[in-house]
Amino acid sequence: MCKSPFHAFLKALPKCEHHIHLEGALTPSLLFSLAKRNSISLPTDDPSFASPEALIERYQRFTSLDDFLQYYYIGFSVLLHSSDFEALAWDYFQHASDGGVHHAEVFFDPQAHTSRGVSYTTVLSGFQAACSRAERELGITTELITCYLRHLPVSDALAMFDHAEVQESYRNGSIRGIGMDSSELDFPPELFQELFDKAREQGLRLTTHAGEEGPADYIATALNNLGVERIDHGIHLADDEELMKQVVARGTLLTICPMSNVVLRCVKEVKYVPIRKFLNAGVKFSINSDDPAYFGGYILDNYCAVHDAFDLSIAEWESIARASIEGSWCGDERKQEMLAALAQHVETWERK
Ligand SMILES: Nc1ncnc2[nH]cnc12
Ligand SMILES: [Zn+2]
Repeated sequence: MCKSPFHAFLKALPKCEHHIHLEGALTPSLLFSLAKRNSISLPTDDPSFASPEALIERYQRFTSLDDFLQYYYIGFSVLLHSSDFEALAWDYFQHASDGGVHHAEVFFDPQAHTSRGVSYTTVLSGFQAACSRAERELGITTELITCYLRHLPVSDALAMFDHAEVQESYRNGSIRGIGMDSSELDFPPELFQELFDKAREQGLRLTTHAGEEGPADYIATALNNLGVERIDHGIHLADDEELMKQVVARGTLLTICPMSNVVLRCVKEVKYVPIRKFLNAGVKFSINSDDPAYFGGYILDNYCAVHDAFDLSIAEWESIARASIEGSWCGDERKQEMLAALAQHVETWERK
C-alpha cells in the first residue's frame, strides 16, 4: 500500500479498468473450493497444488509469461457451471469496486473453455449475470471482450469467431470487441490478420496484447495491419522513438499492467516500467491489474505501486484517469459522468 495520505486520493480516484482477464481473478482459495465442489482433481505431480498457500508461494516465482500461463490454464479446469463463472467475476467486481473502479472492460478466453467441453453460452451467461449484478449493486458499468489465443492455430480462432453462439453475442451487443492474448514471442500479430479483418467488418472494437515480452515491431504490426485501437501492455513501445510519436499522434491507448510486468519478469521493478517516458512523450495509457489473483494485487495496488515508484503529481494522476475514461469503449454519456466525477474528486482534493 502506498504512503498515506495519497492512498486515500488514489482509492477514490475514479478508475476505468481495461485489462483484466476474468480467469486471472481466480484466487487460490476459490480455485480450491471450486475444485472440491466440482470434483476436479488438481495435478498431483506438482507440489504447488498441495494447498492454496503452496500455490500462492509458487505464484511468487514465475519466470516468464509462459511459466505463468501453464498455471493460468490449469486453473480453468475447475470452472464448469455458469454459477462458477458468475462467482469468479463477482469476486473480481467486488475487489474492483473497493479499489474505486467505475467502469470495467473485461477479457475472457472462450477457446480455453469450449476446448474442455464447457459451452460458450455457459461461460457467457455466468459472466453476464455478474456484470448485471455489478451494475445493479456496485454501480460499475461493464463491457465484455472475447480474447483469442495466439498459441493455437489461426483456424481454431476463426472457427470460434464463426461459431453461432459467438456470432449471436457479437450481433446482440453482449460482447463489445475482441482481443488477443497468450504466448507472445513466437506468434507475431500478423498471423491473425484474417480474424481482425472479420471482426472489424462486423463493427467490433479491436485490441490486442503486444509488446509485453515481444518487440516494438509487434506493436507496429498490430496498429498498422490489424488496425487495433488499443494496445494491451505495450511497454516495448518505449524502445522505438518513431513509433512512439505515431502512437501519440493517433491517440492510441496502452493498457499498462505494472505489477504483472514485474511478476512475469518483463521488468525488474515497477520503476523500470516506462511510465515517466510515456508521460513526457504524451503517450496515453491506463493502469490495470491483468491477472490480479496471480500477480499479488488488484487495480488500486497497481496505482499505489506506480505512485511509490514515480511520485506523480495530482495533475499527472488526473491526466492518467482522464485518458483511461476517454479511451473506454462505453457511450459518451457514461464518459461524461465519469469525467464529472473525476473533476469533482480532484477539486475536493486540491481544496484540502
Ligand atoms: N499477461 C498476459 N499476457 C498474455 N496473455 C495473458 N493471458 C492472461 N494474462 C496474460
Ligand atoms: Zn493480459
